Amino acid sequence: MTEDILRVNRLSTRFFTQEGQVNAVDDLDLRIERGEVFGIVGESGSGKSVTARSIVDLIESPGEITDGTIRFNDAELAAAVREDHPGAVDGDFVDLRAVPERLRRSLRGTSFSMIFQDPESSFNPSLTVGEQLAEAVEVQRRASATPRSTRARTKSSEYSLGNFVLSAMLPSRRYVSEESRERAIELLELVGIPDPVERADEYPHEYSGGMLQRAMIAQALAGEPDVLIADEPTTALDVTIQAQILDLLDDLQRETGMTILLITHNLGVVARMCDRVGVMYAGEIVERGTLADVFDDRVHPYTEGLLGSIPDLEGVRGRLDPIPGNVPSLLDAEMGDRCHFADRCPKAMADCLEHPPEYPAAGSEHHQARCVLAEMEYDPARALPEGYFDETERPAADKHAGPEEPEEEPPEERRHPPAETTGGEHQ
Ligand SMILES: Nc1ncnc2c1ncn2[C@@H]1O[C@H](COP(=O)(O)OP(=O)(O)OP(=O)(O)O)[C@@H](O)[C@H]1O
Ligand code: NI
Repeated sequence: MTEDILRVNRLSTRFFTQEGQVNAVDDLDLRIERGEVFGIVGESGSGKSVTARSIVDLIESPGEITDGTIRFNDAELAAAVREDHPGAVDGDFVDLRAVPERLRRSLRGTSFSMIFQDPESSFNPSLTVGEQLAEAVEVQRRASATPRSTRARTKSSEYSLGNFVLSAMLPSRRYVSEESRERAIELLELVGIPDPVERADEYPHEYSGGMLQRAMIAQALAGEPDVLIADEPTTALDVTIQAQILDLLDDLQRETGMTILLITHNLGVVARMCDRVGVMYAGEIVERGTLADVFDDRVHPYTEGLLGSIPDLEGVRGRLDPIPGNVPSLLDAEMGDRCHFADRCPKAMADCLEHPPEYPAAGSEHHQARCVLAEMEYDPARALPEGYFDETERPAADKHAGPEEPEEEPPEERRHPPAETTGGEHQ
């Protein structure tokens, strides 16, 4: 029997920038079951990281969660906050947006942990890896020893997500206790670091990229989190190491039963790791379902396009064939009320000029697609005229889009030069 551990409803996260309002995440629903690996996949700039950061309350100015609920299933937490914040509690679910920030942040490390693409940012260069892991263990231990209601007053939140404040907060170079040192070594062993006793005394710069990635995973596991959010955890690594880290996450998930939200732009990684997947485009989930739904019964031409660009995880090819066209602008003023993919879509029809809802799709009960093709066959007679969006909208020039290159041959469809689809920067 499965139950939901996390329910995100109608989440909107905006950035209020000089250029205008950026709709990075728009009206997004997400339901994650306890113990599953849920993937979010999409091109650079589609809103994957902002979704993840919204869940763990890591959106900073000029960003803001403007709408929605983020409900976390935790009976103990629900019992602890019911009295003071009755409106935040629904059964065993607590709406994290409706409780005080301090309480929300106290869940970091124990309820949620996050790992990132670049492990360097999670470690203080002037402390040994072992000391930092021990510190994380110690903080989580103190947090767990404190009842939920007062947990918010501990400092757990300041450690558990890696780099945050860690550097500023560790004046001592010594282990807090022998116990936490032993646990740190155990954690290093758990994530497959050879000679953990010796490696514990080394500094982050003495670790290779893959080893430091393992150490970051160890740090994230120090508080035995219920949900691990992994944001492109292997993107910066070479393919062999990538495969090893994915195996490690897979093993850890099996052993601990933790839930993983895995963010990637690589459908090969999704195929290898996930139970269910949401395909993101322009701040929305445009198709979702089980792996079979999305790989075999896909409806959305964007999913199709991503599938056409799967890099071979193990292989030499390892290159994405970008989907033709520009990465969409997420500026509110430029988004328009249509299917956001229509200007790149080989099957765009007149029907796509209205913003589609999520339709149930042909696969499992989990399968949904935000595309009219879930409801109707493609009808060439309804196709939009060539160049339709060139005339009616100015091109969605975006920081993510590469420089414009001249087209070599006349396009068969409305096609723009390829946009960069990999290697986007994380903030
Ligand atoms: N600090 C910020 N200020 C302004 N806009 C931002 C900021 N952070 C993110 N955005 C906007 O939110 C959009 C979504 O960004 P996000 O980082 O979630 O993309 P992503 O899908 O994770 O891409 P990538 O694969 O490159 O990591 C971006 O296109 C960007 O326009
Ligand atoms: Ni990202």
